[in-house]
Amino acid sequence: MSDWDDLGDLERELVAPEAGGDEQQIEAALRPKRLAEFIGQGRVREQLSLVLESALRRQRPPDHVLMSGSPGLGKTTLAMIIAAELGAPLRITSGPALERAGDLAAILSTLAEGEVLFIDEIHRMARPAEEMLYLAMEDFRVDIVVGKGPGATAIPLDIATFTLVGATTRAGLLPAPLRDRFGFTAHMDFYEVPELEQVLARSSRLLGVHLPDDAAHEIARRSRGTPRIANRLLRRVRDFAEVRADGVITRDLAAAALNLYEVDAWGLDRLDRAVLGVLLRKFGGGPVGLSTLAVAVGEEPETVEVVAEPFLVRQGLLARTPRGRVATAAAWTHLGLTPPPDAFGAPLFGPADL
Ligand SMILES: Nc1ncnc2c1ncn2[C@@H]1O[C@H](COP(=O)(O)OP(=O)(O)OP(=O)(O)O)[C@@H](O)[C@H]1O
Repeated sequence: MSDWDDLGDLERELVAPEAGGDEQQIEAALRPKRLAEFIGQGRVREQLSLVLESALRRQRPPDHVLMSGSPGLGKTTLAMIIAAELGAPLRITSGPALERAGDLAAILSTLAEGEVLFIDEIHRMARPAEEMLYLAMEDFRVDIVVGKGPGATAIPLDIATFTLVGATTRAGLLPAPLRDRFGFTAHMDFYEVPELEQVLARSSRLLGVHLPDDAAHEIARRSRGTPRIANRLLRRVRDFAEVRADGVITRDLAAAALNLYEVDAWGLDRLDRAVLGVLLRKFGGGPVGLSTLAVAVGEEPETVEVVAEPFLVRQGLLARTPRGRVATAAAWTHLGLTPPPDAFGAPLFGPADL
């Protein structure tokens, strides 16, 4: 199937009156629907297509799938694609919604045979629900506890054979018994610039926007390796072009629009620069602990750790060391600051998740 086979449907979704300017609806309409349309993540795509193909041949649901990676890299999209490729229904929930075992039992006990259950942010599921999931994943059974205290009894209930697709931005937080029950783990990496150019070419076509190659390159290289950001920046560039240039997008116009939205030439946004700025200006380049850094930029530690840091590490601007977060020489250069003379005197330890 070619990338554009379902273009007609998508275009209809995009121009439908209810789509209007609603960003979330546009984002949903831009999602690739089949594996062949999914751009980048070559290894994950190939591994997954084998898992799905062999399940289809055996006419059995595939192994449970765990996807890990930064926000916006396509985990939800892939979960939807898994269900579509299997021709199976999809149920979507998230870790924080599964506070009690009963929340999960209600879902598990009503799954259809072969259904795909997607649990986003699976690392945030409450403990009792997690324990119920172990049994469901392995034996397709749940124990419903009736009564309280010493008189309580567990009634086993068989459930449909299903495939769990879990997504997490923090694979390290998953307890080993849960991690081990997934037959296939997909590590989603940041996208390369040429891959993001393809994402942008596809999205601009769907949005009916003419995007020259050099403008696509300018947006792609500033998209933090993330398709969701590439699509969002494309919409901002389109708005800018409509208001200031009769809708005509050029490379210079894209650059001007992105500067206006405070996305710099490396793709760093305001939070990224705040983290680096504080690290350099307030803490002399570190080392400094995550929570101190987070308080200094006025964000939750998890936001700094999950949203800003992975990209800063990937760009070689920040290192996670056993002593804390440390700015690299490139960070000083990027912000146009001069490091103190002893900044790189002490050896850096290898990157570590603290
Ligand atoms: N490989 C891809 N090819 C084309 N577009 C993509 C791809 N991956 C993601 N996208 C686009 O990026 C957007 C975000 O993807 P998605 O919601 O699947 O990310 P996510 O990893 O689940 O993020 P989060 O964890 O924040 O929910 C989607 O609207 C989709 O259009």
